[in-house]
Amino acid sequence: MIRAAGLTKRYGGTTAVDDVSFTAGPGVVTGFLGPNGAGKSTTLRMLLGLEEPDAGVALVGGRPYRALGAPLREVGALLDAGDVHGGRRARDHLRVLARSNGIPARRVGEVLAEVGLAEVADRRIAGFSLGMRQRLGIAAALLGDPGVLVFDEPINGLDPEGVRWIRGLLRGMAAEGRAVLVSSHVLEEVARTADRVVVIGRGRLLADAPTAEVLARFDRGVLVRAADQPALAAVLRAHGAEVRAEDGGLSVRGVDPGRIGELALAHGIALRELAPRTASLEDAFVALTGGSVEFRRAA
Ligand SMILES: Nc1ncnc2c1ncn2[C@@H]1O[C@H](COP(=O)(O)OP(=O)(O)OP(=O)(O)O)[C@@H](O)[C@H]1O
Repeated sequence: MIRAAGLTKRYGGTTAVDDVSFTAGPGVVTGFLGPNGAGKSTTLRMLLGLEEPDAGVALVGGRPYRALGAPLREVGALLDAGDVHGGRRARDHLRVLARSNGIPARRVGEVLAEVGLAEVADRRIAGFSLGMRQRLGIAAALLGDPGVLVFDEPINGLDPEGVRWIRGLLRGMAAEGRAVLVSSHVLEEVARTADRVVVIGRGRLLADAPTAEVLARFDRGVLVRAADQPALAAVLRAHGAEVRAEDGGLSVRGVDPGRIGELALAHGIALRELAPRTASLEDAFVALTGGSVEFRRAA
């Protein structure tokens, strides 16, 4: 379990993280979303004891990271995959980590197999692609078999197969009862993987809710085009729908597409288009972070 409460970090005049509170519970993939500069990395760095908060607390399993006796056994993290000693061989890199954290050496072979690096384990990391480094970083995160996993932008630089693999891995880790916190600015990816999303912009918490709820909040309804639109609008309104003219058609909320089709048929109105428009997390995100100067700059 991860818990941030009132978490705040300032750099000079910039408040990178401003009174942020959220939890990431066991058995759940929590997406941590925000545009570039929103404060995601700073928050994760505080969770992992790499930065000291100016106010508030960041706890892993109820304790600050720096108070954990054997951190790798409690929390596995992938922050910057490029941040490893290139001269080392993958297996040796993991052996050193295992030894310094009191983790049995057999775990090295296990995690190498789990991330698909067993065959290249004795090659030097300098020759690894970004995707291979990413996998090695994940192997290191899994080494201590921790109950909490923190991944900062894990799909950066991965090919579609790698993206699928990460998605499965995150879901699998949560299914085993681990708390998984995964940051991203690739919103669609998080929408597919995360059970909940925590959204920040300019250091502030903007949303913390089940993914479906955040999407529903920005549901754009169903777009309908029909031969006789005024007649259809009247019928739909009579059945409780909220109807607005849009794009030469009707934007309909409160009645599902199947029911719209049935009502049109019952009243002999030909439909020309019936398109449900569930907002992507991208839309939700733009709406939530619309006031964010950093976001506009990033966009
Ligand atoms: N060490 C630092 N010194 C000064 N300012 C910093 C430092 N680290 C971060 N910041 C500032 O804090 C804010 C949040 O940065 P942070 O890297 O946490 O955002 P982010 O959401 O992780 O963005 P990205 O997706 O680009 O990594 C930014 O305005 C950034 O410029």
